[in-house]
Amino acid sequence: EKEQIWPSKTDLLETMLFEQQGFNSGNSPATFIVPCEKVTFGTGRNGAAEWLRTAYHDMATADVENGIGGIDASIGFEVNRDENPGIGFNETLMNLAAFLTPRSSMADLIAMGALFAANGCSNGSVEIPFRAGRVDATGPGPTGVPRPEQPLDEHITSFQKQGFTPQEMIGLVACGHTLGGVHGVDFLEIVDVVNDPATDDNTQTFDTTNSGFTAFDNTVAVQYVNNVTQNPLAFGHNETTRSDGRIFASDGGIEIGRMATSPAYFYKTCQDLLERMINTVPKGVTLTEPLQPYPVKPSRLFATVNSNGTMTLTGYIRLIGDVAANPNRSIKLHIHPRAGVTCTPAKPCTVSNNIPAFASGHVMYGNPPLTFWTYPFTVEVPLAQGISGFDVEVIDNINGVTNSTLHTNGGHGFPFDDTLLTQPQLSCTEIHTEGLMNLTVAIRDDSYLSSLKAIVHVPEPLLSLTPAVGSVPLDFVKAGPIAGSGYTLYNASIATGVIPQDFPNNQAGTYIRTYDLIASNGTHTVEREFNMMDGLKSCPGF
Ligand code: HEM
Repeated sequence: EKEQIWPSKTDLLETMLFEQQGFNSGNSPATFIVPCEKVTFGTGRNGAAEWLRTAYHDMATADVENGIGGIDASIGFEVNRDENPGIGFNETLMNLAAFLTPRSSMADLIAMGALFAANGCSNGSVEIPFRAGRVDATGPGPTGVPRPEQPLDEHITSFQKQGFTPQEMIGLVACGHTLGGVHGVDFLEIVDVVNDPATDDNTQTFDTTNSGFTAFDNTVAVQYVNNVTQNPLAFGHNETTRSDGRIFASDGGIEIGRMATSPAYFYKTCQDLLERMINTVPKGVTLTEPLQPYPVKPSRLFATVNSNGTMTLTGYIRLIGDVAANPNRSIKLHIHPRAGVTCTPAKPCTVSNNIPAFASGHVMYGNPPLTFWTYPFTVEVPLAQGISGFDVEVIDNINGVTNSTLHTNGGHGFPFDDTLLTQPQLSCTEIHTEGLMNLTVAIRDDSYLSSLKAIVHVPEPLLSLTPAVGSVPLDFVKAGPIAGSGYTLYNASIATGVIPQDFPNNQAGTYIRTYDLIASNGTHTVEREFNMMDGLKSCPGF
């Protein structure tokens, strides 16, 4: 198998997909709904169900033959259509907007949200590979989401347009309607409203298993087949809106019977059909290969330039590990000096001390689920040596026998460029009072770069519930040299607001802000793209 080379433009999505719980999970939307229903959305509301339904309604208007529509976040422009009733779409999009960046489109987030819902509510039984690269629409798409009052032949035609056969329609509907239910407040004609609609959605669930690890299971099929179903779209008092009933019976009950008989068949069918659902994209959009977890992944890398002739490289190395910390495992960093410097036995290049594990994160995704251990490091490097990258040595000491593996990222080391360096101790960030970000960046003098600017990316409003990724330019001012270091500091400051667009309901209360650094002179430009706020100090509160 080809070694996955770090870094890649999908690294943030990789983090979101795999680092779902525990250390570093703050950057993953999984924190909302994994394990199933982690965040309470209100009586009669189910976050995982809302996220899955949002993905389906985004895709349901696709015309695959003509390459139109699919998962493209056009749902953000369509929430007021009467084929999209309920606040589930608004809620989903507001949750996900907190994770929108130039490298995580809303369409990719919607797709990943559906994956989390199926995976996190099935205890990992539904494991959909995740491909990245969906592109957000800039306006509404066609109409055509199936409605419960439509006759069967219209549903068959509609699913065929979406790329699914009549048999697959049965499967996909059962896979969707294993979570959540029909909300009386939105479908008065289907479910009676008996409790106060201000505090209760009066939801009639599709089956009796609706929370925890068995929410996404074949009970919806079992109960339908056994005629004990509470599914309002199968046996509701309103015969016109019994679309599930007509669909499940459309082949004489064969497919829904198979799903009821075999949990394994149910999971496999849902895995395949939901994968096709989230990978339905408009013509011209190409998805990546499925994301794989890096065996070794650096993050939050900073080099702080000191005034004593050294720089301090800090960061984290993530390894795949056992559930329990392995006290016999440590790592060492082997620093590659910047080109031009040779390391000799008399003047060796820097190797860190042994670094022990620090914190774990884990995943519901994957069977068995993955766990990670993270190793935070601090290494002093002489400025004369500089840094162009590093190798990671993993050392296991078992019963006195040392076993060591050197990870070289495909032979070239994990790259680190010490030309443009954000100084974490001189920079700060906050997104809770006014969205302040102060950046201090050191530029290496022998790069002869004389000006620095940043492009700061924050979500910005569109005529949609899906924001666009904004690009705010920011110029730096030269602050002066760090004595004797060969580096000069530049400063800039920006306030990007607390929650862009004043999302009334952004339940994350936060957003991910990234910035690109662009330094130049008359003849050349050096860029350091997609820097995150993680690892910067927080700005003093007010
Ligand atoms: C003929 C096709 C379909 C029809 C007519 C239909 C209709 C409905 C209706 C009327 C509701 C209640 C919504 C509410 O009260 O907010 C609902 C809920 C839901 N649907 Fe469908 N649906 C169809 C297919 C699908 C498919 C293919 C999926 C996903 C694969 C899906 C996923 C869901 C989910 C997860 C919910 C629960 C939402 C919640 O509890 O908040 N549906 N559907």
